[in-house]
Amino acid sequence: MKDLLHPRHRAALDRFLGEGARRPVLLAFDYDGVLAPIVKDPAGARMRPSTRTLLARVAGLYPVAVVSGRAWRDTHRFVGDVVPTVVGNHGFELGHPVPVPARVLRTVRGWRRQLEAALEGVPGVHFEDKRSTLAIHYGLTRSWRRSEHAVYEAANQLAGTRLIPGKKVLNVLPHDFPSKGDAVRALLARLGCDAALYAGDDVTDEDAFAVGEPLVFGVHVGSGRTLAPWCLRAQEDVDALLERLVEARAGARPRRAAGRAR
Ligand SMILES: O=P(O)(O)OC[C@H]1O[C@H](O[C@H]2O[C@H](CO)[C@@H](O)[C@H](O)[C@H]2O)[C@H](O)[C@@H](O)[C@@H]1O
Repeated sequence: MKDLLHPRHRAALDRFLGEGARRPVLLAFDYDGVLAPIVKDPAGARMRPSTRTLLARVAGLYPVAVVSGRAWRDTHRFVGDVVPTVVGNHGFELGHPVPVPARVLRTVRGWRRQLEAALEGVPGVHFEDKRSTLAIHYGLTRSWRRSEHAVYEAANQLAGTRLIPGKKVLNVLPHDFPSKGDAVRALLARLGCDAALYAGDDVTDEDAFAVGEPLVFGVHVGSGRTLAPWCLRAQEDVDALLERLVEARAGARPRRAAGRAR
């Protein structure tokens, strides 16, 4: 993985954006851990004001989408005022809330009941019910590793799932659900774009990175194994990436509100 912001790699982003940064590209960002720092309480995951300002500028210059594992409504609450396209539930809610088929609702409710029974009394576990998928959070106590073990044991008993690990969370999806990779392909076609820069930090984002070049210019945020060829060293660096994107298309250097200078 090469640091996209290192001066040595400056030309890579320019090449992706094309002559005069005029190539029709989509900029797609994951929410948690990319646009917003990871915090203990999912309800409190907010973008820094500097990120919000820069993201709004970027969205005025390029097609922009936020592709999240959260429910569409939840994600839209955080970014809907600055970003026109929001994708929720790991790719299932493509640009708008999608009615959940009764069969899926029944299945997901059944999983929740089964998990609640199996995990009763396990400290720090809480469910984020996104109707078509579930997230089991287990990072709230010091002994979270023991809770993690119990969560995986319980989830492995469920039928028909795709389990996607995350940051102190296990995502439980119907096995035949679309992925973030499917969502990026669909958005490219819908928005008439040649390729997407996709920035993500988590296992669920690997589906988008797996699409690979020439369609996806993958940027992994933080350390760890990934299919993305590029990285940002830390979540704080997202502001510098957004600045570069503004600078490339608007030709002006935006005023920095905060974050690391490069
Ligand atoms: O695809 P994403 O937008 O990155 O969604 C992945 C999961 O993000 C959220 O959980 C993560 O962020 C929380 C807030 O920082 C943190 O408390 C939690 O430990 C992280 O796993 C979200 O709550 C989940 O539903 C998403 O699946």
